[in-house]
Amino acid sequence: MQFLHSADSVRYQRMTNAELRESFCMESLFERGALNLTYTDVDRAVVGAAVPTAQQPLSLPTHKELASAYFCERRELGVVNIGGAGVVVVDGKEYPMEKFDSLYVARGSQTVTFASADDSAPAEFYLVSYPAHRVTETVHIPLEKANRVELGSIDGSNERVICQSICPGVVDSCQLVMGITRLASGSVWNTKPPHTHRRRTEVYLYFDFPQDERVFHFMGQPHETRSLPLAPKTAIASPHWSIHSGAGSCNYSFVWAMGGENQQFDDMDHLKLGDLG
Ligand SMILES: O=C[C@H](O)[C@@H](O)CC(=O)C(=O)O
Ligand SMILES: [Zn+2]
Repeated sequence: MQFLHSADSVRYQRMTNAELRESFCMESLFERGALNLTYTDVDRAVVGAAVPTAQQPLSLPTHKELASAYFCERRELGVVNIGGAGVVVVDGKEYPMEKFDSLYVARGSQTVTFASADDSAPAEFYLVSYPAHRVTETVHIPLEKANRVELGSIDGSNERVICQSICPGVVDSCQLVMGITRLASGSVWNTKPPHTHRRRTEVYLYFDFPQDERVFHFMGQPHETRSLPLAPKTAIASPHWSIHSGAGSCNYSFVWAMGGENQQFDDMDHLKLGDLG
């Protein structure tokens, strides 16, 4: 397991882009045949990815720093498949996972394994976990069962669909709120205008765009923003003081995940673009 020590709201202002990247980004999560985890200091989110080959399923391990007999002993886990078809097995129960399907794995689940159906298009499971205070139920959420929110317009270059797959009303989770936002062809802006929410921290994973394109992710306090050009399959952590918004060189998708004080998706402190510095 890797550890991400993010910089504070003063120190980030004096950092180079390479230092910002090292402090906020997770760039090598997706590795064929491997399960990689990063323990962050944003609300103790553990962020990871599992890319099993068709021959070799991968199991979710625990770690000394979790101080638990198994990973989900006191944690909940959200899984979104951004690759080919696969299966997640939780305590012996199989959940087939198409691309864009989500799985909520409840606290108390003892074994979690990830498998791919086809080696030529392996499943790519993106993982976000938070500490969980109570035992709930494991739930599979196909994309069509997610809350669908259409936002933005082609004129604003931000036409997009937000699919809230792990959120109140869909899944009874503890802290985790998670989903997928997909931009329409010709739209490049997410979270426009940007916002903060001191109550929750958030992690974005950008994907579904060509290797040589980039999403310019905007971070920092509203009066002192920075941008980082991100390659596909890069995750970036947003502390509570940071905006989290982006403009791509083409359209793309991203998985967002939040943990913290509440689970109200709409509880945001909205900013105007003119307020940004
Ligand atoms: O707090 C919520 C998150 O920042 C995202 O869900 C926003 C988003 O997907 C978008 O507007 O494009
Ligand atoms: Zn947000």
